[in-house]
Amino acid sequence: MPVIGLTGGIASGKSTVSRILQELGFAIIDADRIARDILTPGHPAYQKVIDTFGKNILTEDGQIDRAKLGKIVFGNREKLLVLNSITHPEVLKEIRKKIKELTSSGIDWIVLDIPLLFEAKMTSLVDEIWVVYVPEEEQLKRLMARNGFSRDEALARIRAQMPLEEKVKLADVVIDNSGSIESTREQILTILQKWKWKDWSKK
Ligand SMILES: CC(C)(COP(=O)(O)OP(=O)(O)OC[C@H]1O[C@@H](n2cnc3c(N)ncnc32)[C@H](O)[C@@H]1O)[C@@H](O)C(=O)NCCC(=O)NCCS
Ligand SMILES: Nc1ncnc2c1ncn2[C@@H]1O[C@H](COP(=O)(O)OP(=O)(O)OP(=O)(O)O)[C@@H](O)[C@H]1O
Repeated sequence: MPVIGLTGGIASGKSTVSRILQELGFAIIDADRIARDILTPGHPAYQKVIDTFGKNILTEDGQIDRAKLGKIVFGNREKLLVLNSITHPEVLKEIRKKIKELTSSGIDWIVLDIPLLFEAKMTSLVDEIWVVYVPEEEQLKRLMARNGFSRDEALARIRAQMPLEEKVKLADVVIDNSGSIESTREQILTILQKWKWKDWSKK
């Protein structure tokens, strides 16, 4: 069976889709979670980020203040690229490890939930690409509501990614998450129904 690369834009609904796929029995690898783990004390990326961005991005108890770091990098492309160059190789290493662990234990219904599949050039990790789409106005509304961001803060984060319309063009499967969650679930069930007829052994 293939590894599905589940991607989309920020707040387009990847976690919502991956939750549904998990309920259906898929194993989920969450790239955002890996990216969070590698920025905790004891990991090499944590130290590199402090060396690069300074101790003023730390909270009183020595954790990286993610809101502070987010404010620094979103809206400053060069700084974001520097952060990416520290984090992405570590994230990639960890994802490879997790795919190997799952497949060698016989689990091959795997979904890699990863916002930056295209931007971080990680498409070769997956066999099929699913893009979760919402129109930008809806994306903006959901992002502002979920994170309490101003319109400008939310736009800065959206602009830090490849436009969702571009991602849609590169997808094998597009899930339109602009309707209800129930409608999203129905689309997923229809896609998986069609899947039964695919011959993955040719991959
Ligand atoms: C800048 C950081 C500390 C901000 O943390 P915060 O808790 O506010 O956001 P969180 O990590 O939950 O990410 C939320 C969403 O932001 C978007 N996002 C995160 N990092 C990036 C990035 N480097 N470029 C573009 N979009 C990004 C994604 O859609 C993600 O789902 C954090 O996003 C980070 O360390 N980013 C670099 C690592 C990375 O690229 N992660 C993405 C998965 S590979
Ligand atoms: N179909 C929907 N209808 C209404 N709200 C939704 C729908 N799908 C997701 N949401 C809401 O939109 C927000 C973003 O969804 P979600 O967290 O799944 O996106 P994401 O793509 O995983 O985000 P990120 O890139 O930040 O990880 C959440 O608050 C979620 O509850």
